[in-house]
Amino acid sequence: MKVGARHYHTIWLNDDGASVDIIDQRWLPHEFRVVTLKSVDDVAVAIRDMWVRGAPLIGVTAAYGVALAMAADSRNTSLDAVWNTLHETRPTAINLRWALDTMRSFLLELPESQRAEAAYRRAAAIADEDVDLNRSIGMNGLTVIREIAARKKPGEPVNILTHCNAGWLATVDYGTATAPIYLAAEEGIPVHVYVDETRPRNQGAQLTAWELKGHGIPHTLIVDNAGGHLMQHGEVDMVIVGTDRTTASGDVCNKIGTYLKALAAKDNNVPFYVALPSPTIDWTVQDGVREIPIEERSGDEVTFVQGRGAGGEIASVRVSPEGSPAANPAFDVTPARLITGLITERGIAEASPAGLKALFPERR
Ligand SMILES: CSC[C@H]1O[C@H](OP(=O)(O)O)[C@H](O)[C@@H]1O
Repeated sequence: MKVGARHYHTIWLNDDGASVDIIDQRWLPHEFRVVTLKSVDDVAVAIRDMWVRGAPLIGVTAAYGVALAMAADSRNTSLDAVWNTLHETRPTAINLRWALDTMRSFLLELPESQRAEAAYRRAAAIADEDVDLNRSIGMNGLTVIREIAARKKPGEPVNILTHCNAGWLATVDYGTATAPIYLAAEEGIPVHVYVDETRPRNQGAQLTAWELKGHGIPHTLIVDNAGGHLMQHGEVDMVIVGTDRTTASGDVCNKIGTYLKALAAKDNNVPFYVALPSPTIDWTVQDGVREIPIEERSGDEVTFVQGRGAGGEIASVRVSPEGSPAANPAFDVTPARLITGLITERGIAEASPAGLKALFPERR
């Protein structure tokens, strides 16, 4: 998407046909930095330390990690080693395992001599597919925004609340939750987005606000705990979020705090939508609360906050007493009963086994 006058994806293969460039999202919104990944270890650090983040982008980055591994050593042992190395970087987003499994099963069918080139081709195809999936999600989500806009007074914006960053920075392009927003704006539908800051990593404040500002989308940054209040006062027409793993029964695992937004939405009859590409569906899991592994990240992400100082330097400052322990579960699970609809590339599904199988009959 647009960064100034230039169009970017979040990840791309360099002209050397081997190394991969990414936008290092740790420094946004203050600095736009591009870094080059040249090895599996580079990819592992980039995923684990959230240089790149967001379920679809994690999957694409891992796919290129497999290609880097094959370029160095295309034996089966190398394929298994890169699978293990990257799989353990972050446990919750299913796209990581999906991409690793997809790459490994594809490459095992090939002779070692063909694997490196084929791996780069397949990783690029997964990246391109992500863009297409997100564009389709945008078109399907746009129908919901159009329906709400039709009930508003002329010129009145559709007020949308989103949590964390499920924008183009969480994918290769377009985003999932933001795709319908970008398409609505392109169609001239007035929209306004309430952006949850999304503690502790502040993906909303640092990434979603930066994205929306870059595209001229009206938005208001709010603290995570303000969403329920705004819904009580009729300020929110719909909620749309992303997901890191959605179960076959329609439960949604997403950034910590999503569940609380869904409870507030239910209590105030605000439609609560989840946007997702089908690789984010884990068809092997039914009960999200009991079965989805929730990443526990460092307490330092809670006790320190990063920002830009008066002198322009980017720094982290402590916000709690020395020695006060912090818990940092990075995700929670929203039960299907709280979800109005799952916006996929094939259409909008009811959050239920039947709803998902209706859109994905091959999964019956
Ligand atoms: C389109 S998936 C975006 C999803 O990923 C984020 O998690 P993280 O930033 O920790 O990778 C968050 O849960 C978003 O909703």
